[in-house]
Amino acid sequence: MAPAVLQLTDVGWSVGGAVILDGIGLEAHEGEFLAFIGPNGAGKTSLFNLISGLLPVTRGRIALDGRDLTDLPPAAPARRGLGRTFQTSSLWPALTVAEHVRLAAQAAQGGSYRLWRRAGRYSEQVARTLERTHLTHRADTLAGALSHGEKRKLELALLLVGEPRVMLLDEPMAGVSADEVPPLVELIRTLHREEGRTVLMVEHHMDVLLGLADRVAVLHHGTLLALDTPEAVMADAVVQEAYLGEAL
Ligand SMILES: Nc1ncnc2c1ncn2[C@@H]1O[C@H](COP(=O)(O)OP(=O)(O)OP(=O)(O)O)[C@@H](O)[C@H]1O
Repeated sequence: MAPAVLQLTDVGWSVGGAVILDGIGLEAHEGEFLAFIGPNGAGKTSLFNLISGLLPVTRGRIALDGRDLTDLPPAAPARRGLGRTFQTSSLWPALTVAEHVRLAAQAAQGGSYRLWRRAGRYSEQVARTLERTHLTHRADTLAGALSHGEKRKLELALLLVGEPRVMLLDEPMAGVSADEVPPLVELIRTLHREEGRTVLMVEHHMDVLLGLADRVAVLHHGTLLALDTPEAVMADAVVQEAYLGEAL
């Protein structure tokens, strides 16, 4: 089996006396696609916040490539190739698609955020990134005028500029219309299978994960209820009960 990129050992997170996550233990392996599902409020985004170093664990240990995150500065996960997207869109409506990617390229190379300076220096990288995310025809479109699916692609483009080894995608299909889901799934599949990236993805719909995820972790009330293949998770009676008969 491929080596573990991420190791979570008895991870817990409490805030204001409330235990949000408790006793989470799992490993993600190099090149694996690990999905996270669970009812609203189960703790999926909180877990991503811990893994990406945005919040410190209040119990247990998270190791990236064998190094404990608590021993590393907050920016260390990103420097070690871990990148994430967020559940809600964080684009600037009045900037074009190409301008977004150029700013991300500047930031990835440690440059300052200046749209008007030395734009040409990044043009090849911008063009390549737009091509990879099928956004070339939208390069000069303002982000505010994009469809939800295109906004999600742009968010992936901004992530890809940093060439992350491990990608944490928090509900990349949220708000996307049904006809835009298949191309987005295909793009994520390419980033995983063809480019060999390790992917951790929060997703509410199991049908999206079939044929995409290697394993699915089910969170419920802040605990890990199940961790198995998508097919086994769908057939798990305990998981079905956690969803109270809702379609997975
Ligand atoms: N900073 C915080 N302070 C207090 N409670 C919080 C904080 N962050 C998250 N929570 C609570 O932790 C629980 C888990 O939230 P989280 O957003 O991680 O769940 P989720 O599984 O991602 O939900 P959803 O599917 O709705 O996005 C919720 O009850 C939420 O209200």
